[in-house]
Amino acid sequence: MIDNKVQQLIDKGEMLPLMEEFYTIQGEGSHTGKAAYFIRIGGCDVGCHWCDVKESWNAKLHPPTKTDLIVENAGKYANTVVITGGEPLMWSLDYITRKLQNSSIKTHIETSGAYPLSGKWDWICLSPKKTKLPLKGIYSEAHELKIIISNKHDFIFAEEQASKVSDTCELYLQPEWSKRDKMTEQIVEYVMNNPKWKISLQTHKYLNIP
Ligand SMILES: C[S@@+](CC[C@H](N)C(=O)[O-])C[C@H]1O[C@@H](n2cnc3c(N)ncnc32)[C@H](O)[C@@H]1O
Ligand SMILES: Nc1nc2[nH]cc(C(=O)O)c2c(=O)[nH]1
Ligand code: SF4
Ligand SMILES: [Mg+2]
Repeated sequence: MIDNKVQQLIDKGEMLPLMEEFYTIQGEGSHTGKAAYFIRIGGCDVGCHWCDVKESWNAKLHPPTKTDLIVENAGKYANTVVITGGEPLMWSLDYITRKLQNSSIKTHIETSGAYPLSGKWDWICLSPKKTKLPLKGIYSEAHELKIIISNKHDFIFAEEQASKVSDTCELYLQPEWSKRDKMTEQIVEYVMNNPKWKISLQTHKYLNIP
């Protein structure tokens, strides 16, 4: 059981259920190849059957951690932080992003958009899921739309989602990892026929880094 005082700090975003933090290379999307410090916050109820971090789902397994300590640590490593999860927007991210930006650290988020947008972001990667669609407000804010392709219908879903984002939002199709052989081939063909899209690969998995 989390006591009242800790719960109040979590509500204010001054503590967050931290699963892991690591310095690595952004493997996906627009910022692929850029060194960044990743902060993975526990908790997600979106339920993607192919999720590659199911261990993140149960927030209770991840200890409430002081946000100031997380920020202090991040600053030792990188000038870009990627906040991911789990679904990071289940938590209030105003406090952590203010602290990071005050330390001149760029704030990036990986999100399904299924919870209200909090925080101030230099980069929002929106990766919508059919099981729990993004809330309306985030589409106009996303800098990057990244759709995971695990079957043919996902291309139709990708176009539906692309019709909701801004004109300047970058569009990516990323193969679901366990289907990568089959789907990468189809994505390559799709992108050549529909060049507003780009392909995103999970390059960190090919590189064997976190
Ligand atoms: C683990 S999620 C955490 C952030 C947030 N819950 C989300 O889904 O955007 C981080 C990124 O990995 C992608 N992802 C998760 N499992 C994947 C898989 N098996 N293959 C390809 N991409 C995957 C997600 O779509 C998301 O873009
Ligand atoms: N290297 C690396 N890049 C990533 N980009 C998004 C990731 C995520 O899990 O959110 C991720 C990740 O887990 N590792
Ligand atoms: S929304 Fe993200 S963390 Fe949650 S199940 Fe889907 S891929 Fe995993
Ligand atoms: Mg990952």
